[in-house]
Amino acid sequence: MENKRFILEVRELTKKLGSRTVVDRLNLRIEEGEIYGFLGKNGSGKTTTIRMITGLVHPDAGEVRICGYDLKSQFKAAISLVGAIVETPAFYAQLTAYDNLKLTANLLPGVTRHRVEEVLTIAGLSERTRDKVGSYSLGMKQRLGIACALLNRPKLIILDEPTNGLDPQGMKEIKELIVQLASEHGISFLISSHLLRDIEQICTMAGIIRNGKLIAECDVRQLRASREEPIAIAASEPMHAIRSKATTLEQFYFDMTEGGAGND
Ligand SMILES: Nc1ncnc2c1ncn2[C@@H]1O[C@H](COP(=O)(O)OP(=O)(O)OP(=O)(O)O)[C@@H](O)[C@H]1O
Repeated sequence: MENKRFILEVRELTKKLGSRTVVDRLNLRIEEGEIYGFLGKNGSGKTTTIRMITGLVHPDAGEVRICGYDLKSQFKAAISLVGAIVETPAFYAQLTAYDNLKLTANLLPGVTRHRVEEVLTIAGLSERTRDKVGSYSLGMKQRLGIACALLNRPKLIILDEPTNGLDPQGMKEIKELIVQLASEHGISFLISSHLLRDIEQICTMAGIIRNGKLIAECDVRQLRASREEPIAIAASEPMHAIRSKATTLEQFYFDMTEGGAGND
């Protein structure tokens, strides 16, 4: 098994929809415990990329490896290491949080009752496990979604707009949970979001996709650590590596998407 040190490795991933190349030879790597912000305008190809990484859409070309397992030829091994939440997770409102997760756990080999209790505790829901999900706030439902994704001990969790529609307290709790899971449990995250300030607070890296291509990456730790220094960019082909004078992720994003970088 090669490339074991990367939790996610995407190589030259390509998808055409109709006559349009929606994802265009996209390369992406995520290390253990990394929180990767996946940024881009509406229609830039984020969701299509995520759908390919989660096995919902077949790529036309390229490959996806999860902990070294090839998603195409070793699908079961690869996908068992991924937990994904795309939009608001769906649960039965009339059932308790515990019963909802137990239903999912029954479908997963080797996931015990104890693990159900454990993930509810990790998600900060231990006081409310016997309450009906219908009584949960949106923030609690999002955390329950993450608890559900944790059931089979994934190495990678993919979240599509996880803080969308949450109030400030709900946002804070989700962000804290993501950071805790990455630092204490070594789980890597790929997070698609338009909320650049939230991404800047929690991510270790951010990548910008434009017209289906990854046009730039930003080391967000470095950005946070030194507001004075221009941040380093590891740009992918065909763009040459450049340096930005941006001191915030928002500024960097606009430099890359509105400025010269990556323009066709
Ligand atoms: N089934 C389809 N047939 C043709 N084009 C499609 C299809 N699905 C999506 N597209 C187009 O592919 C492009 C990329 O869509 P995608 O949903 O991946 O973008 P996105 O970056 O996730 O956008 P958003 O931020 O709005 O969710 C868009 O221009 C979209 O209109």
